[in-house]
Amino acid sequence: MRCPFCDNPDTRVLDSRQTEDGHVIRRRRICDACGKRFTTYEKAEISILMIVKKDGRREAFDRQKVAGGIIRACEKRPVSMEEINEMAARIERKAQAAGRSEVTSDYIGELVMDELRAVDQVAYIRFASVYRQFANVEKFAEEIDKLRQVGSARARHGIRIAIDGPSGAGKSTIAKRVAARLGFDYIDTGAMYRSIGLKMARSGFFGEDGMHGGAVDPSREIDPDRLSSVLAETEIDFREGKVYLDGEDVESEIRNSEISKAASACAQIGIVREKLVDIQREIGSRKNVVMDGRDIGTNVFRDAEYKFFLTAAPEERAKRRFLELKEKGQDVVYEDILKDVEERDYRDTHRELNPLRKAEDAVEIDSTHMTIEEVVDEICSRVTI
Ligand SMILES: Nc1ncnc2c1ncn2[C@@H]1O[C@H](COP(=O)(O)OP(=O)(O)O)[C@@H](O)[C@H]1O
Ligand SMILES: Nc1ccn([C@H]2C[C@H](O)[C@@H](COP(=O)(O)OP(=O)(O)O)O2)c(=O)n1
Repeated sequence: MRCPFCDNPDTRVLDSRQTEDGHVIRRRRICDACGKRFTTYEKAEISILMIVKKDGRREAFDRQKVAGGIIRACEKRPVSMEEINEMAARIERKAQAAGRSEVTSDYIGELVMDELRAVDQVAYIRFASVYRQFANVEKFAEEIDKLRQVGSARARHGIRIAIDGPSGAGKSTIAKRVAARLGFDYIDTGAMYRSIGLKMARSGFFGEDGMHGGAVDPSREIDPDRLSSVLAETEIDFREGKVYLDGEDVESEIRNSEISKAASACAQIGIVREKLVDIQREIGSRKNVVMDGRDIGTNVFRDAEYKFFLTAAPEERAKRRFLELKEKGQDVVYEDILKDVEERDYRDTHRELNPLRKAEDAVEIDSTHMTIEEVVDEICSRVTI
């Protein structure tokens, strides 16, 4: 590389180091002709990310601008330039990880708030007051109350975000992304019912001919003592986003329509629900979680810090499931899936035990005409951590 001082065509690398968690290589160089030293940075070139502003104008993402906003919010606060640069770098990576060629300036604003909230709450309030255009002191008080409330929840047990809704509304897709963005654990309670469904099927509870369409009331046919002893020796846990049944990774085996029916049927059995709700509460008592299911906001965590009820029209949900299964190479018919979705909606909302319903204090989001990213943005914009 040419020397920037004397224009000598060659310079030497003295030292190479990784920075920004290995996303950038920093090199110290020396020019043997003039003896001056300088630093260069090497990073992957990713196509330019465009920012759509509130007035509809577009401009290229500029990390310096993001850092500038953070510097203003952090004036006279104990936040170093190194921390500020790291925040700006993380924001750029998160915005690029969304995989889109353009994102809104609002989305960048939310990412800045997520970073500031974790680093310095005074800087966070300053930034929020400008970005969310607080009109009066009440808005400041409200935001500070939220910080306090969530701070004490964090100290007591962790923050719990509950996402309930019918099949195919996008709960697991959205919950996974919200958890990744906030750095929370994602707990898929449907996968727990599916795992029990699999265990019951393997243990012969549903008979030779399978699930009887899944429409029967299984509690009438199932020997409760035998089920109790099977449940007593059943272990379910999550590791790196995958569900384990008695130590076996069953993540792929539980994602088919037969196990969907088994899960929906066993979710009607009291002792199954008791066991799973105990495990869910225990997990939520020791870490920050995003938990999705049918009864999280109404039963498992009635006092969850945040509750969302995610819905979409049945036809849209069936279309999503159809595309998903087809992509996986399964031979599926749209009409069958729609029928399955409607039947499961009926069973989930009409069962006696903890039926699917919106908690009174849950925020309802209809995702029929929303993209995945829009739903994630909507949820994250309401969450203070
Ligand atoms: N807003 C959305 N727009 C388009 N597709 C979506 C949306 N939300 C989810 N999907 C897709 O719909 C399918 C079902 O979503 P999933 O998260 O499994 O729903 P749930 O957990 O509520 O049953 C997945 O293939 C997912 O990628
Ligand atoms: N908290 C929960 C989670 C799932 N269930 C039941 C309801 C569903 O029919 C099955 C499977 O749930 P899952 O969320 O995996 O199903 P979908 O992905 O929405 O099709 O379990 C429940 O009763 N309570």
